Amino acid sequence: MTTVASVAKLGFAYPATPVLHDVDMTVHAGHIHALIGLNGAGKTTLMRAVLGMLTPDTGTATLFGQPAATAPALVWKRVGYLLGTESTYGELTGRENIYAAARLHGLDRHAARQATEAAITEFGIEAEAGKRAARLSMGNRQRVALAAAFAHRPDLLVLDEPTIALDPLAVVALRRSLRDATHRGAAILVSSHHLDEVARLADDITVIHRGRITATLDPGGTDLEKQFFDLVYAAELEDAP
Ligand SMILES: Nc1ncnc2c1ncn2[C@@H]1O[C@H](COP(=O)(O)OP(=O)(O)OP(=O)(O)O)[C@@H](O)[C@H]1O
Repeated sequence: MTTVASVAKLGFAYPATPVLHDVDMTVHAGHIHALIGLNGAGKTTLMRAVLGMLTPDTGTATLFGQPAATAPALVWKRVGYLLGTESTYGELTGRENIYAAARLHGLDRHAARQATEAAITEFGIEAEAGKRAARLSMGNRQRVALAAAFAHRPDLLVLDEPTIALDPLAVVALRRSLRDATHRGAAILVSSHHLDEVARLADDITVIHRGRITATLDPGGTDLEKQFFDLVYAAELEDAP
């Protein structure tokens, strides 16, 4: 298995708020790696660490074999991500958002135009693509942001709760896009609260609780929800005074 992104012994605290403790995680090429945990467990923070957006206090984060915090442009061209809900420029149309993302990831004008139209079709946003992002519904803005993350066909996608505002049709389309991406060898790190979706899609599952990795679960295992809550309960008992 080829490692695309990894963190080792990673620790991180916001001022006065310790968040991540001794985290080890590896994301492999061709795999969908789901990160699950309760609200505030540290999923987004860990994804930001994977993307080199914050400097770990201890340990390391590595992207394509290079330290994430100092990775060169060549590495970033291979990465697409969606973090948080405000991932579009409101003044730009959907199409312009996707084109800008493709250009920023190194595609020339011609390739970026082609990639933009292909992503618009892939995410079914033909009717929305000409409108300013600020005027789109939350779900359609999210579809534009997803199209922008996928357009340059990255080798690593980091997606923080990508289905949060999507309707069931869009969820099905995203599922197909995720699978297509892994079939061409991309690695995907995705956080989700939808355990049934995770069980259906993920190749690897990491559970994070209060900033610690408590387990890796088998997606083929029975009743992911029960496994998850048993783990959380056990971790709570361990932490209890
Ligand atoms: N910018 C920040 N400054 C200070 N503390 C922060 C900041 N961002 C997050 N935190 C804290 O870090 C902890 C982990 O937050 P994080 O957003 O990583 O959790 P999460 O697992 O993604 O949660 P959710 O499922 O609710 O999105 C929380 O206690 C949160 O309050």
